[in-house]
Amino acid sequence: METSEAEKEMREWCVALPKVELHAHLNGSVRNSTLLELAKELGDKGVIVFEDVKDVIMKNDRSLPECFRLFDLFHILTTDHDTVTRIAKEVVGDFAAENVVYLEIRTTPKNNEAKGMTKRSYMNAVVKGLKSVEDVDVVLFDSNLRNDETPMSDLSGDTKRKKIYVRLLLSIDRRETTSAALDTVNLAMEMKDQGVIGIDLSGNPVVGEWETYLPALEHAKDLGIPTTIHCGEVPNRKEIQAMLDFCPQRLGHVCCLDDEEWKKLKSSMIPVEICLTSNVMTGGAPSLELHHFADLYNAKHPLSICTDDSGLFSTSLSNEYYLVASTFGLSKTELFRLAQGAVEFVFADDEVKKSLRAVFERAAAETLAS
Ligand SMILES: CNc1ncnc2c1ncn2[C@@H]1O[C@H](COP(=O)(O)O)[C@@H](O)[C@H]1O
Ligand SMILES: [Zn+2]
Repeated sequence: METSEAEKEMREWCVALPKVELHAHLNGSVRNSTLLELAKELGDKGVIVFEDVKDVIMKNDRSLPECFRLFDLFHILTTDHDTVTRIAKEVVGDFAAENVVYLEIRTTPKNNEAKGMTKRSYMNAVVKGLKSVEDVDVVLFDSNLRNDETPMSDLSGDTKRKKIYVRLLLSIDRRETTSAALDTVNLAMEMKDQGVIGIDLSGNPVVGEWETYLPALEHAKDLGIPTTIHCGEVPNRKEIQAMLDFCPQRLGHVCCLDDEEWKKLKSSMIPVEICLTSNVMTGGAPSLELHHFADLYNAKHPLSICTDDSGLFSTSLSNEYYLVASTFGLSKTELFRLAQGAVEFVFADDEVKKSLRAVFERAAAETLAS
């Protein structure tokens, strides 16, 4: 009884903690209830068999190959303009509701001729979704920042209207060609004034070759667009080496590194996006207790705690922070410093960083004193 009270109090504290989310895939963050509703609609139209799809969504098999089969299914459910707008709106609302104060949401711009969709029109639908969030103030452009005195959410409760900075990263899917990957980078450049600030490389890690994406990633570098790369979800010596040599601004996962790569990562000081639940479910880490978070944290390597796919893995950023505390024994102060530290790794400009630092300073005064 006592333990569960303590757990409840700690979980609530993790929800109230202001948080920065740097690694969240749009289609992986969709609520199950929305997926089921969309499946029902497509079932009624005879496009899919609802009961089969429902079973797949609810089955809870989240091995790495199963995740990518699920994404193919999710994309059937979500990839039309109106639905993309809807999920973007819902996902931002969900993150803001748990006091995420800065969110970098990543998504793969998709061409879909049958739906009259281009990468550009897909992204326009995403941006439309971000702009249509009603219950929360979404700050999508830096220009909104000037003289902006609206208070951010804080630890004192839900009385204030919440405010969240949202930025977009465009993902290159490992199934794509060099030319499609280059299109994505050029689109990121075109959409710079609409909240797009970076490039991600993701997709099934057993598919594709590093050499295919390298020209696009180099192009991003030449254009001054920051990159983050899914690295080492499976052991692939040659690719992990090449990724570390590329020196992106951030790396995701870094699960399957050998001793030498581990040393190289640590001396690089490239910030790592840590996704505990995702890594344990997909087999990148053997268990929570044996997750490489502990080693990197003890080595004072720059880290940020992230969800990856909160819908797919039935988690939330607050839950990930709770898992850090309950698994590795971090105190509230340490957890707070971890959340605060992530501000330094955001891709947004210094104005945003300054504003986020102030949010954490205000929150520290309230939370760490108690
Ligand atoms: C579990 N670990 C992971 N590893 C690699 N890529 C992942 C991923 N989780 C998600 N994605 C990438 O994100 C896409 C879904 O969101 P968007 O359609 O882009 O919004 C997936 O199709 C995959 O390419
Ligand atoms: Zn990911």
